[in-house]
Amino acid sequence: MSDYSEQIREEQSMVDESYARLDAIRVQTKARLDEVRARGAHESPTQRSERDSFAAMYEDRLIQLRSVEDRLVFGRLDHEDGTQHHIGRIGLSTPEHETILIDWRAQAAQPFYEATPQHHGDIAMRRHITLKFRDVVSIEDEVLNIDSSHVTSASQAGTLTGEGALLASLSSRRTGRMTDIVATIQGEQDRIIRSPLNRPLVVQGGPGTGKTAVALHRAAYLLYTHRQTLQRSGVLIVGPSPAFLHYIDQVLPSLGETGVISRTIGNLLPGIHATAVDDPYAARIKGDRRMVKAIANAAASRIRVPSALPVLKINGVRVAVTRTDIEQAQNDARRTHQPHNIARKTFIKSMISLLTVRYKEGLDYEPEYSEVHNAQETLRMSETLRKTLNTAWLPMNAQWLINDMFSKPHRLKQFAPWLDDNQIREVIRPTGSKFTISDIPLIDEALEVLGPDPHEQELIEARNSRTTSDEKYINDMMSSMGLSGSGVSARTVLAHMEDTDDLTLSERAGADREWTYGHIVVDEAQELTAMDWRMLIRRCPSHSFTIVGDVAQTSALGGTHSWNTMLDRVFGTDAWDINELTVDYRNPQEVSDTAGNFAASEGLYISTVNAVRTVPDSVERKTFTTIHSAIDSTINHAIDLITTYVSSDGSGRVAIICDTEIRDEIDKRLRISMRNSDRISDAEFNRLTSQPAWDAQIGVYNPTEVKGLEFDAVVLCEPGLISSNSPSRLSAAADLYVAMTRPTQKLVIIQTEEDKERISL
Ligand SMILES: Nc1ncnc2c1ncn2[C@@H]1O[C@H](COP(=O)(O)OP(=O)(O)OP(=O)(O)O)[C@@H](O)[C@H]1O
Repeated sequence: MSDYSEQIREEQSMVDESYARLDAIRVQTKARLDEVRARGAHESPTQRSERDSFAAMYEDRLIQLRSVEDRLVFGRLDHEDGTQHHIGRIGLSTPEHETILIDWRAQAAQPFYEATPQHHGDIAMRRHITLKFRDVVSIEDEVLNIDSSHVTSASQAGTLTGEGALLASLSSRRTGRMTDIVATIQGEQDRIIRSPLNRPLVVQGGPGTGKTAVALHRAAYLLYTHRQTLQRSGVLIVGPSPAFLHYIDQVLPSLGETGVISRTIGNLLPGIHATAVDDPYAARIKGDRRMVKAIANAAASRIRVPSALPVLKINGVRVAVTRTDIEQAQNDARRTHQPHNIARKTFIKSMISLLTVRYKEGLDYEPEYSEVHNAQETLRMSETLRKTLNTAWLPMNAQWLINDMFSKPHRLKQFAPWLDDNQIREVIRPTGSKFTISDIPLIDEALEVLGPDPHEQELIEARNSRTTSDEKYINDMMSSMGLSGSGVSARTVLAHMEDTDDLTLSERAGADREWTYGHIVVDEAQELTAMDWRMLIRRCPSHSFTIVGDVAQTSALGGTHSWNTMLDRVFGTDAWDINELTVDYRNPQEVSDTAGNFAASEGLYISTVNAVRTVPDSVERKTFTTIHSAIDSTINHAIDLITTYVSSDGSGRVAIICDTEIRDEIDKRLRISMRNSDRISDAEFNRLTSQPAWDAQIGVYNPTEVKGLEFDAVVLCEPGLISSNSPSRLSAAADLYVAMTRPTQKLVIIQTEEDKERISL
């Protein structure tokens, strides 16, 4: 076998060639961008529009080329016939079109992740290459066909299993940002990443099995493989909290994919940003599918026959507004099957024509057209008629309807007769209260039922008619300049003038409630309620979904404990696929076992997981007689862990997880102890306590706040308190299961004797 350092040198020269090519393409792209930007301001609208699209294209490409700097090359495949291919973050070739590097998403790269000694096809060997900046620091070979003559080139150093790169990445300090796993994607993960686009795919797996990582790499894979489709419609990522979205937001850019839009349920509707959280019982009531009926009932209740019907005087003629006419006009409007506010226009039109008939009946002659027209105008201007018609068919906006529904107990009872008095009390609130996250899908549902806000609609119509006349002006102007037929539309010119074409796809998608995405990734999907799902389905009628979650981690009362129960209703029976991940990459075996045993003893349905690492003494338990001493110990442990794991270079994360009831007190006492500790310098104290919450290297959290996140070390304080303050034993167990499975290195569980009576971990 050839010498290890010789092989490092060989790989270094290949890596140098790749970076040299990357640099050359960057310089070339930058030069093209500068050239396009420098083109004169005297160009025709067509040329300007063309220039702008080229500039946008070069800008995107430059961003992509810059984002792949880190670990550009990470693998090599050796074929039986002696050919070799290097695998990297992007594909690169020489100016003569000879391949230098294969994009990890290309089909030719698939064996790098999926080939096994049993199924290796024509691959004899796989090599993992580790870089530090642009230098090769190690290589590791995995022989797939021991009989191949080419394996003599396998390096002797490193293991022959490819575990080295994986374990090094798993044991590294956490940075508060998820990193990509492109160099070490495992076979079972890769098969999910490369699944077809068009069927909903559920990825179920225990904590730390890489569900989030897989979902993000799948998004990158789909964007690469179906670029035409997805570039136009976009990809939406839905996560459980802004902190989680912040945690994952570097992954796709590091894979060269920008422009994916990420949202929580609370900010999925343009113009409303809900952060308030309902009580768990209220959230469950609001997430129930029957709220569809309640909203439909609430809207329908605003279509009625007013108790007092006026008699109008039109040009001296008495015109009575009758129940029969109102009912007929309402039926006309209902038959359109349009949303409430749009159907209302038919109702009004119908009423005006029925009242015109009544007016004519009051005359003893056949009126001229002008008189009829005049009578209709008078009807339209009548304040009395306007009030009557509003009572008969009330124009409403969605927020008003939801606010109204939850502020009047008797009305809610009428719309949702299945709710008992206690449940009504749970959700009732003063009128004008802030919207909660659970209100957002209800507002979305109401928007569907009602259609656009009538006031906004008027503004849009006014704007559209302005746009039409502006377009006509531009068309006239273009034809007088001889530019008709130049290929550029008046609308494009107008968009340039109004700067609206500067919006990126994700900005346009995010601002448009009716935008439909080409693919949606849903993370922590087990927490979503039936109403959340309705909102998401509207945004992706093609049902192209990647849904990742763990039904053992469900803490929302309205969430799902069975994918079948929830998703059969959403997509239809047999209309979605499920895949399971089984390897825990995050937790040491000891932590994984402790958490798994606890979850199973509490009756949670847990997926089987095998952890890839063991870390002796990674679980520690302490018991105290008083809560005061338990909190003291929590803080002392946290300080120990800070000194062990937290570095001043920003790496290393420690979390204390406890119930909200004691969080503030722990936080306050932690700060005091950190300031007084002689193991934390003043400078370090100031640095740690001035970090923004999202980037904090030490933090105190409740279990909900750490969903999907990970830390080097976790101190779980007084878990029984979390359990007794939880809405159900099952949701407490799920919360504690989440809390216990956050650390990559160390879990400390601190309880009082009393707490141990409540729950035993
Ligand atoms: N193939 C891999 N190579 C390297 N690291 C990996 C791999 N798969 C997963 N990881 C790492 O394991 C950790 C857990 O992954 P991830 O957060 O995606 O798990 P999860 O299943 O979503 O967990 P949870 O259900 O607890 O939210 C992350 O640090 C991730 O980068």
